Amino acid sequence: MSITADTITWKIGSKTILEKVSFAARPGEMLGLLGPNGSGKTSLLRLLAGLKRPHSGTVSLDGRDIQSISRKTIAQRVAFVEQHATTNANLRVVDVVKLGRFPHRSMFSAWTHEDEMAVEQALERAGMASKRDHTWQSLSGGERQRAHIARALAQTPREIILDEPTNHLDVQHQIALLSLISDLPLTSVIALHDLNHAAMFCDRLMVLKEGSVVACGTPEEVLTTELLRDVFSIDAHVELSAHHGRPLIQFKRSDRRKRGA
Ligand SMILES: Nc1ncnc2c1ncn2[C@@H]1O[C@H](COP(=O)(O)OP(=O)(O)OP(=O)(O)O)[C@@H](O)[C@H]1O
Repeated sequence: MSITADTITWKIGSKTILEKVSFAARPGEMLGLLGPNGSGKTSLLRLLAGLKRPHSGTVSLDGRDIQSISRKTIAQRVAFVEQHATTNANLRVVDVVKLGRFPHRSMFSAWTHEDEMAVEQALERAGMASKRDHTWQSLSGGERQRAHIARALAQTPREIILDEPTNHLDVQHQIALLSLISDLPLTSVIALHDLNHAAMFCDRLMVLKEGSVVACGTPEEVLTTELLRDVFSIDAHVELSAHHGRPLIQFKRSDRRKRGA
């Protein structure tokens, strides 16, 4: 197993945010994390990245408790693209992406051919090579998001954790990003709000409701009309797409007034 959570519970004050969450991300799989606003997705991703400590339970990397692994060693293998990642300095795109190499370098080591290759490949994969010399402040929200993805890829991680990475992206770049992530030979855990995108690209899905896991399995197993009603409070029709063979969710309007009625 790659990343594992074993009955983790996390609280803020007396409020339980995550309760006894367990799952195992398999090496190389794309695991989608779904759930309504406030269900605990970001909190779980921050625990998986080692940025927060669970109150009880364990997060492990290849069976080793993440608390026993140094921050630098974690950063050499786990990349985290946060939802509202920002950078204040007005760096060029290529300089932001170079920051991804930081965990692999010691303070006085020279910039290597390997570093250069990782940065170039990451810029290329994230579709940001043509913007490499643009300054951060000149980028659109979607371009900034892709630059953050490039920085994460430059880290040459084995696991990548992404918190709603398609926010701000136009539909072309949403599909391109999800295709990219699903084609990478990495384990990815990705929080998504678009259920159809999750169904199309993820190998498995895990659903959180009020801090607890209520479903985990293949998109076909998880995305049922019953689950959509229970967890997301929506009426929907689910069928297998004739184009990609994955579940296709068609939402029913809650407003029952028909046009012209
Ligand atoms: N710093 C904080 N102080 C108090 N409560 C918090 C804090 N951070 C998160 N929470 C609460 O924890 C719960 C889970 O939040 P979290 O951001 O993990 O949910 P989410 O599923 O990622 O939501 P969204 O889909 O809106 O991004 C929410 O009820 C939220 O209000």
